[in-house]
Amino acid sequence: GWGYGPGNGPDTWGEDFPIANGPRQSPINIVPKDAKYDSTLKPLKIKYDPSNAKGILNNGHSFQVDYVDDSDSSTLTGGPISGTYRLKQFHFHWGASDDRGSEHTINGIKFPCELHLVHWNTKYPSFGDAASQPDGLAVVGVFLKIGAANPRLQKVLDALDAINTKGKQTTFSNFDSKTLLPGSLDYWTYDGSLTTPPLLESVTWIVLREPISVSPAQRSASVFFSLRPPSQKHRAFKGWREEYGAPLPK
Ligand SMILES: O=C(Nc1cc(S(=O)(=O)[N+](=O)[O-])cc([N+](=O)[O-])c1O)Nc1c(F)c(F)c(F)c(F)c1F
Ligand SMILES: [Zn+2]
Repeated sequence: GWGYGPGNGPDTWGEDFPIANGPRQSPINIVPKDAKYDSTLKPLKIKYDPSNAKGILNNGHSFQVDYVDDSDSSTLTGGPISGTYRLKQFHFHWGASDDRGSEHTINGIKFPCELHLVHWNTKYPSFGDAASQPDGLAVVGVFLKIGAANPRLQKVLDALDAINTKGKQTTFSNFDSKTLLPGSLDYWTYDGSLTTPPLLESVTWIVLREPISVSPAQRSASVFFSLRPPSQKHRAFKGWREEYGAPLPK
């Protein structure tokens, strides 16, 4: 199957997933000074219910924390999207060293890690249905930089020992993923795709400008989930700033 090795990495994905060469593939390089201001963009509204956390799973290419998504108790609204999107899961993309790991880059700079919170549009009956629609998914991307230890992340990292092989999962309850978000919800947004197969072009990307921190020790705790960042595409994106909807500084 697909992966990040020499024989099955991002450059080979087009063989099994021809959409890899599609018009709105992610990730992209974000160049803040080129972000277009869009007055129709709104502040992000994020409401997560910690009791919706269900379990943590090693899916073979990362680990994901799954949420109960049978009601509107953990939702994303506002921002560039219309309607209500439900939190389905979050996962991380780590690199094998501090200079790589994130999928998106800012001015070509990679971060050691990127957190993705995956949401689906409730105008569709299920995640699976939404995932094949152009407005079906909304993924909030948060960069992680190496710095102070992040106590909110520790509960996730402590659970990894219990899921150290592909397919293993364990219960993971009462976790407020809102605590993983930075202080500012300023963001860039563009229409893109899943960054791993099946690479579906159904994602409204919402990439937060402010990173959160993770300590070197915390980062190494997860390096065994390290993934080689895939090759990048170059696409347009818009910027939005909290204060009075002003454009992000260039
Ligand atoms: O649920 C998914 N989660 C997911 C997405 C990404 S992502 O990087 O592509 N992303 O969008 O954030 C990375 C990881 N990960 O653990 O690394 C993930 O676990 N992927 C996914 C899927 F597996 C399907 F078979 C499918 F039909 C579909 F619609 C999907 F969206
Ligand atoms: Zn992802």
